[in-house]
Amino acid sequence: MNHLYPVFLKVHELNILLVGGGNVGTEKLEFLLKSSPNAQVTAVAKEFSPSFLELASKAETVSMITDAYDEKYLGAKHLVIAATDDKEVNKLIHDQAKERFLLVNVADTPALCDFYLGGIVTKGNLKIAISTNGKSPTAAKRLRQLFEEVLPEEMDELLNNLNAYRDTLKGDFEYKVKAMNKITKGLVTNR
Ligand SMILES: C[C@@]1(CC(=O)O)C2=NC(=C\c3[nH]c(c(CCC(=O)O)c3CC(=O)O)Cc3[nH]c(c(CC(=O)O)c3CCC(=O)O)/C=C3\N/C(=C\2)[C@@H](CCC(=O)O)[C@]3(C)CC(=O)O)/[C@H]1CCC(=O)O
Ligand SMILES: NC(=O)c1ccc[n+]([C@@H]2O[C@H](COP(=O)([O-])OP(=O)(O)OC[C@H]3O[C@@H](n4cnc5c(N)ncnc54)[C@H](O)[C@@H]3O)[C@@H](O)[C@H]2O)c1
Repeated sequence: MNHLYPVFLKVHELNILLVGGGNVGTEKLEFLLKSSPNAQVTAVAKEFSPSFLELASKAETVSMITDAYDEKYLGAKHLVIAATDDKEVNKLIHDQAKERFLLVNVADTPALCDFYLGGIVTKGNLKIAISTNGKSPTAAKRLRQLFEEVLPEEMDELLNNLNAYRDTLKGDFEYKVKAMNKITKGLVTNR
């Protein structure tokens, strides 16, 4: 069964704790920033890799603390990502985050994740998130690449035009729904 419910988070307004600054920490930060360049991230690691340092130092909203994980770093955070190479530390981060009712992702243990990071396609205002329910991150990556290629660059223009048309509609809710359904019909029929 697939029970996941996707949401689109304003991570520039949420505080994220990322523990671990190695390969996986870098990958998680890279995709987070690619989609959300102003994501508010505090990264804590005993040691940061050169690629993590390079990526994080370019982002104004990412701060780095060179230290071993401690519960105090959970303070004032909304989301937590545990990406150390120490399973026991990752489990401790998970347990202490759950005590505080925080949402937590443990990168090496899907069973301990409250949420997964997905493959993400962005075309202007359009954003599509892809998950395989943790079964194959590589398939999520491939589907992301496929959608990036097939979705036209004009997608954003289309959305902006639809938004402008929507703003011109006078009438009740039912009238607006009908008008928007009519004008977008061609989007889903074969041409
Ligand atoms: C989508 C993406 C987003 C991102 O990272 O932001 C993402 N992983 C990506 C790539 C990727 N990750 C891995 C490979 C190597 C091949 C392989 O092992 O399959 C590749 C491919 C590559 O790098 O080419 C290894 C891996 N990943 C996880 C484990 C642990 C495990 O499964 O037990 C292991 C084994 C570690 C080991 O064996 O040591 C776990 C998770 N990875 C997830 C997300 C979550 C599930 C998403 C879903 O529902 O589909 C989840 C559950 C948790 C989480 O991390 O949130 C990003 C692609 C971004 C893009 O390109 O667009
Ligand atoms: N989810 C995914 O996409 C994915 C992909 C590949 C690997 N993994 C798994 O993720 C884990 C991490 O792998 P990696 O390649 O990033 O390792 P790595 O050795 O490159 O990095 C580990 C990081 O954790 C930090 N660290 C270790 N103990 C710490 C502590 N107590 N407090 C703070 N920081 C601490 C280190 O300083 C380092 O920055 C492994 O278990 C690996 O199997 C997950």
